[in-house]
Amino acid sequence: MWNNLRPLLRSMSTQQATQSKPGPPVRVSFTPYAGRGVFATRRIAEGEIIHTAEPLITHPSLQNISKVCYFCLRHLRKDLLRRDAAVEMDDNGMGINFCSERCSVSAEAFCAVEKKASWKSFHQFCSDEGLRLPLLAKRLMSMVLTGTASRDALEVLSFARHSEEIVSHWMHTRAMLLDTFKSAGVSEEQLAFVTREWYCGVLARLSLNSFRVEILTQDTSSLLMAAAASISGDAISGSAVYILPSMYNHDCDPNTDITWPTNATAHLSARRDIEADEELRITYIDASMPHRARQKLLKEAYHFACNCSRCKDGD
Ligand SMILES: C[S@@+](CC[C@H](N)C(=O)[O-])C[C@H]1O[C@@H](n2cnc3c(N)ncnc32)[C@H](O)[C@@H]1O
Repeated sequence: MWNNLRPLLRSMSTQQATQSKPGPPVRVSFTPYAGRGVFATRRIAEGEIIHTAEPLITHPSLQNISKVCYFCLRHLRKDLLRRDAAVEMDDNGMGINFCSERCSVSAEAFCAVEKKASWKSFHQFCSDEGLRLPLLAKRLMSMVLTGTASRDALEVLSFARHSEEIVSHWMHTRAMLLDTFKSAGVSEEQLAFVTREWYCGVLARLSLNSFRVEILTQDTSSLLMAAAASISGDAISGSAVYILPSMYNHDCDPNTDITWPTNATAHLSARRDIEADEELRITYIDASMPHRARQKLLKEAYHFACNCSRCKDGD
């Protein structure tokens, strides 16, 4: 596990060396109770942005697929859409729009593969079943096929074992993905990396570590509008996976917030003053829920019994 963390730690120290600017005031270390965690390396003041994080993989929500940037998930203002851009979903179940030339260029390689396939049935199935993880797996497959990600890109992330029932459901989406890529001309040989074990490992990691990216737009920035958008799903731009943010453990009274002010770039900020060596924790769920509901959700979705002080106090 620690060997797998080396590239992350190396990339943090390389950034530090090349930018001659201090890196983020955090370190990843083992905790006594919850595997690895993220710790402050100095005092951090309330409101301070601790660090930002770029996603490794993103995918727009199917509900908003034509309304957000296909790469960075930024909400597109109608008047900023390129005139030739498809505003609605096309016959292939896609609605590819970009917010900038930069995003269009960054997505060029994997988009070339995705555009060759018809995603209608796969997207319909995910939409009917309310699935978002297979969409991220689809994107990772496109990235591996085009050399923009390595097949073991997610291996550093933790995972839990799932029931046979869940695994067989996952296998159904694997079969659909393989068929869809093959219909786009991708050969069996190119798809050989998508073994049952690989796909299970990817979905198991995505289920613990992917984030729903909720970007508040100008239209939804007031509290009431934000609440309404959150309930209707309008605020969900898509899903994304990160490395460093995936090392943060959960707390029902977190000291750190994760937010997405403009696009899929995550901002980690201090909710209150944090002391050096204190563990930084975010909340994985709506922490305003009652104690038993929180415990149930954390057990079912994240496979752990929360040991935070609120839960210990039965609050
Ligand atoms: C996103 S990962 C967090 C990083 C993880 N500790 C690691 O070593 O990679 C989520 C997993 O961390 C553990 N975890 C996170 N918060 C916890 C908590 N409050 N109590 C117990 N375990 C926790 C659980 O095993 C959970 O499934």
